[in-house]
Amino acid sequence: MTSVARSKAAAAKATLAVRPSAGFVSTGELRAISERALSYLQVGFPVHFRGPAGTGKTTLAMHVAAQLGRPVMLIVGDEEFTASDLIGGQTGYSYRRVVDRFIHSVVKYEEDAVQRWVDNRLTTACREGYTLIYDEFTRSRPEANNVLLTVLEERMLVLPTMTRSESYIKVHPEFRAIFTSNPQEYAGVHGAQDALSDRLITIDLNFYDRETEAAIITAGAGAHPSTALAVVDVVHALRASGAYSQMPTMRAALMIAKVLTERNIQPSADNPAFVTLCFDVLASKLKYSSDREQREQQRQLLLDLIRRYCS
Ligand SMILES: Nc1ncnc2c1ncn2[C@@H]1O[C@H](COP(=O)(O)OP(=O)(O)OP(=O)(O)O)[C@@H](O)[C@H]1O
Repeated sequence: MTSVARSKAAAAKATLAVRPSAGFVSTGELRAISERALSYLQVGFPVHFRGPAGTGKTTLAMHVAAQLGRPVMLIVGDEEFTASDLIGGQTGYSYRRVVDRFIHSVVKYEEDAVQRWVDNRLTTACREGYTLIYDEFTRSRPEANNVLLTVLEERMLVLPTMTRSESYIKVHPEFRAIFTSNPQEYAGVHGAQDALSDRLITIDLNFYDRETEAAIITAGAGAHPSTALAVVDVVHALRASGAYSQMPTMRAALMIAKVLTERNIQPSADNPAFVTLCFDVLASKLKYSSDREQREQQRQLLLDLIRRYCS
């Protein structure tokens, strides 16, 4: 197999198979956001979904990418990333040895070793015209992401010349990029450099409305719609109370609804199993206090919310 064929085979293995609306819940609010994002991508602009944890950014990115109909290349931001983690680098050598016996009594050997370059995900996506989803891209240090600037603007991927025959790749016309990130105040999140943010159309996401979240919980947990609504109401009320140090998100509601459904637990404030489950999932998100009385007050608040929405 030639090195180009090997590289294409590796590229195909690295892509994600995503299908439109495979389990994706779409309501009015979400449909409008998806359509806007898709239209910007089709014109050629990269889109950036930014919002708190658990607001559905990655799921939305996958859904929009699936509608573009191109293979998807996923990269997840990482503090340790350098540019080569995005574009590729040297991995080992390929050796060539020539034995010359032109004069039968003389054997002449020629050996040379050529460093072998292997494309990484960004290079493959640029070369093959894939849709890149760069999830949590601000968890990578800004300098690692600089390589994206010419990709998004001049549609050229500049490669380190000392390592390859070509010094840059012309980005495939069908290449598109979708970014997601948490707001900067999150731990481990860097501020995106202005030059990169300036190249993106950023759509800020927040938590969906009650009906959308309940529809997501119904689909994701296989829960009865009334169970999903009761659980979403408790999580929304805790979120509205502000009595948390870690924001309760859709994931908390999905956990509670999935356990209820799989273990056939009735979502009632009179059911100790249900109350215990809610405390196990939600109490750890409450503001920590060393004061015993304050902790008791917070537990009472959570119990009141459960009684208000699940009695
Ligand atoms: N529209 C949707 N349809 C179905 N499930 C969804 C939808 N949006 C979000 N979810 C579910 O909600 C959960 C959180 O979604 P997701 O992981 O996309 O959030 P996120 O904003 O990327 O979170 P984080 O910032 O923590 O990575 C996941 O379990 C996901 O399956």
